[in-house]
Amino acid sequence: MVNMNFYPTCPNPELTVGVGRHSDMGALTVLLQDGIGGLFVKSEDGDDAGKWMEIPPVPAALVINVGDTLQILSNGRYRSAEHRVRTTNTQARVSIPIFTLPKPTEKIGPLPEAVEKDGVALYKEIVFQDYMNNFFGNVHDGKKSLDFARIN
Ligand SMILES: O=C(O)CCC(=O)C(=O)O
Ligand SMILES: [Fe+2]
Repeated sequence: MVNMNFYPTCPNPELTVGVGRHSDMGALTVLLQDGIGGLFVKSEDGDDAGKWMEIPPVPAALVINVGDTLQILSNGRYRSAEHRVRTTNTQARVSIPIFTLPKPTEKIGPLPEAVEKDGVALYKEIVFQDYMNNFFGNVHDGKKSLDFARIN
């Protein structure tokens, strides 16, 4: 699925959310952003854990995001990237993400090889349509979308 995102200039960016913090649903996202900047990713590890880092636009470069589907399939080995977008009061912004998504009818769960290695499945098998319904049925709240598939 291809999206085309347009972020108009915003008189008060501090009070506005461009795109709220979330992780993408699919396996991988291939993202083309223009030269304005404003995409931030939350670091999960090391000294920077919990900090938001800007992903500066690099001419002719694509950003590749790991999404929730890959986190589930890999039983947590690959972790989806929590990200958000900030607007500015001077320049409009455009981005074009391509989401690689399972078919809505497809069942998604941790791959057996990963579960065998880990000795435990961290996620249950879900029908992707149900995952999407939950994703779009709730306000973006970081990586909360993954709770839908998580085994407690
Ligand atoms: O505009 C961007 O750089 C990212 C947009 C985004 O996160 C999304 O469409 O899922
Ligand atoms: Fe996204």
